[in-house]
Order: sequence, then C-alpha cells, then structure tokens
Amino acid sequence: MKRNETAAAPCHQEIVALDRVSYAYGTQQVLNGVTFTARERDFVGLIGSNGAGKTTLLRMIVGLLKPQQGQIRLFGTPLDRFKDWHLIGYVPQRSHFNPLFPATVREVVLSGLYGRRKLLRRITKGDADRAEDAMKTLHISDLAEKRIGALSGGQQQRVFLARALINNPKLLILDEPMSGVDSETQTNFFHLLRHMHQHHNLTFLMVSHDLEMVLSYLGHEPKETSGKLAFHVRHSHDLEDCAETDLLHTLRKEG
Ligand SMILES: Nc1ncnc2c1ncn2[C@@H]1O[C@H](COP(=O)(O)OP(=O)(O)OP(=O)(O)O)[C@@H](O)[C@H]1O
Repeated sequence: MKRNETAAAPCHQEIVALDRVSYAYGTQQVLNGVTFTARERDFVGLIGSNGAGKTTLLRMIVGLLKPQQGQIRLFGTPLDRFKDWHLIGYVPQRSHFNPLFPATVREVVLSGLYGRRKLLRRITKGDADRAEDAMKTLHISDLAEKRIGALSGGQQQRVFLARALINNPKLLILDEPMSGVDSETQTNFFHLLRHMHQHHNLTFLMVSHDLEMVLSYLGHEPKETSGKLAFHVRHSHDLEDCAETDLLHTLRKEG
C-alpha cells in the first residue's frame, strides 16, 4: 500500500492512524471500530474509565496484539510492515514492573537501545555515551549504579523516560506514567513532558487517569470519542521548521 497521503503539511505527518480498529477478548468486545489519527507534534491524552480498553489499544499500537478488524498505521506504514521501532519510545505502567528485577539504572536505560532483534548486540562506546546523555538529561546520573527496584516511584519514572528517549524517538507512548506517585512528583513529571512537547519535534500518546492536570493542558473537550474512550489533543506549533533535533542534547542545553 502507498504511504498515506491525507492532507499533511511537512511538519504534520500522520504518526499513528487507527482505522476502524476492533478487539474482543473471547466474547467481550473491548474496542469497536476505533478511528483516530495523531499527527506530528500532537499531544494525545487517551482517557477512559477502568476497562475502557486503553491498555489494549496501546498494546495493539506497539505490535503486541493484532487488531481483529481494521488497520493501524505507524508513520504511514501498515503495522505488519513497520520496522522503524527506534522511532518510538515507550514508557510502561510502573505497576507492571517487578521491583526485584536485578538491573541497575544504567542497564535499564541501555536496554532502551535494543531493537526487537538486537537483544544480543554488543554495547558500543556510542551506546554507552547515549545512555550517559539520557541519564544526565533526566538528572539521574548519580543513580546509575543503583538497583532500579531500590528507587522511589518518581526516580523510577525518570529512568523509564530516559530509557524511552535514548533513541531520540519521534513518538513517545506513555501508559499511565503518573500513577502511584505523589502529586508533587506527578506535577514535575508532567511539566517535563509539557516542556518536551512545546519545544521539541515529538508526538505524545499518553494514557492517563490524572484528569485535571492533563485536561487543563489538552482541553476538556475531546477531539474524538469512541465507545468509552476519549482522545484529547493539543498540537504544538512552537517549532517553525521541520529541522531534526537531537532531543537529548537540546533538552540538556535548556537545563
Ligand atoms: N488478557 C486478557 N484476557 C481477557 N480479558 C482481558 C485481557 N486484558 C484485558 N481484558 C479485559 O478487557 C477490558 C479492557 O482492558 P484494558 O486493560 O484494555 O482496559 P483499560 O482501559 O486499560 O483499563 P484500566 O484503566 O483499568 O487499566 C477489561 O474488561 C479487561 O478485564
């Protein structure tokens, strides 16, 4: 199939397109004909009550579940042919993380570099430098040797964000990144995301329960709804051109 050619200015390429996507677990229909497009530099908040199908949708977008009907395109390419996974950073739900996992912060951040088929690749000097950069950017360099399970919730969030940013992605997917941490940590983390959205060429797709903070940025009126899911969207126009930026370096320069 050809690249999707819907009207898109050079900086507003289609990033994620859901075209009548449906999914059922057995007889339980969870998603029914979901249609939505996220364009470059949109910040999309995916809001819905417990069981609305948010996680199911994210799992389909990252290729872990296959839609039973409909199609998903990433960066204009149908999902079953999409290979550029380095363009996508993923921040998982912290509650899915096993606190006994025996890895250091540096190892967790480095693991973001491994593409799906590169698990056995050797770590190059460039990889190591990139990890140091990501940790500096997120102010977690002093935690590099600590076991991830020994950190506070807010510190763990930063580690997972550093891991997601290590490849300089174009799309950042976050699954309830602010759950289970205190409100000050939530606010700081969201400010960091907002800053990244306003100043960098990044698209966000975030599942969240923290409605007030998120909706005050994205607006209370959803752009689209589908079943019990609502897509709240804010677009950033800060960058005047489409120049590529090295996210980690520019973020760090901004302090
Ligand atoms: N592996 C599975 N097998 C069977 N049913 C499932 C499975 N995963 C999810 N479900 C069911 O599908 C529905 C949607 O689940 P999903 O996790 O996608 O919702 P959600 O919107 O992310 O919910 P929450 O806000 O509680 O995380 C729920 O009723 C859930 O019980």
